[in-house]
Amino acid sequence: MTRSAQATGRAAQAAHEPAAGTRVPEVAFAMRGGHVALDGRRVLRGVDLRIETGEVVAVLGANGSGKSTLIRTLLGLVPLTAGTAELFGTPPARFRDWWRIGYVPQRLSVGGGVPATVREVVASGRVPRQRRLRPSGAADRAAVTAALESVGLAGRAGDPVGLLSGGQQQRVLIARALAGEPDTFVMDEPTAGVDAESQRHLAGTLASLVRQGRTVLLVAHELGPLAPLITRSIVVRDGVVAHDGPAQHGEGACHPHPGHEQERPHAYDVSSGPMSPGAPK
Ligand SMILES: Nc1ncnc2c1ncn2[C@@H]1O[C@H](COP(=O)(O)OP(=O)(O)OP(=O)(O)O)[C@@H](O)[C@H]1O
Repeated sequence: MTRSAQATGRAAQAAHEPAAGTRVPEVAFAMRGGHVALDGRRVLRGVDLRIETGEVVAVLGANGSGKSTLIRTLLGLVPLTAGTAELFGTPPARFRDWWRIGYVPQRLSVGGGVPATVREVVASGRVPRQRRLRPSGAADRAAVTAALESVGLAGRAGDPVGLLSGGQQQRVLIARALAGEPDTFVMDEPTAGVDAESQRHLAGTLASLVRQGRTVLLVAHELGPLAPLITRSIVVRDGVVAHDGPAQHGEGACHPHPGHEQERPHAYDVSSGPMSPGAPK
């Protein structure tokens, strides 16, 4: 190869290389031809999906369409009956970097009969970051405190979690995910049963995490104040991806995709985001 061809090649390569300090997106979640059957019922049917780091993706759809099953399968919590799935390029069964993922499950009873305090449940979010048998250190305690503050539950830290209301328990689960300081959040209806003020607070917390480049994959029926954060929406209908594309913001775009069936009235319109004068106080 001539020197000028080498120089041209280097210039072309440089044009494709990210500037210093720019993060190269990774594929956080991938599914190819994903099928899931539960109790003989076909719940997911041929799902193809690829979500890169830094995306903020909403999974939408009617009750029973397969949204929770989709994200649980991406996390390896539900086995595929056909097809493949990968977490950061690794099949979920072989994935080990669980500290990277903060999962907020749907309406879990966090009390579960275990007499744990709010702080203890939130502190369990640090476990994937801790080395075996290492006592929690100052960084762990600071992360737990910050997570409790960001969901407005610092004042309830010592209370048995079972004494909290459903919406407060949901906020405990969000705090548990935040405490692990993951780079990827997977949230199954994080705002279900959570009051409007706490929803706006969560939107603010997620907005700052998104600005830092964190990845968010969330299931939602009503996006409410989270809507302006969403960059892409995936609509699941009867186990198949019926729509996958950029989120639409603005007037009448409470659901990022207009094809999504609205089953309940929304708390307020997206066009009046959390900072707008139209948002409830
Ligand atoms: N463990 C299970 N065994 C059998 N069927 C299941 C199981 N989990 C879910 N299903 C069925 O799979 C379908 C999809 O359920 P999934 O929870 O994924 O829906 P969804 O879209 O998240 O619904 P929702 O909006 O109500 O939370 C439903 O018909 C449900 O009954």
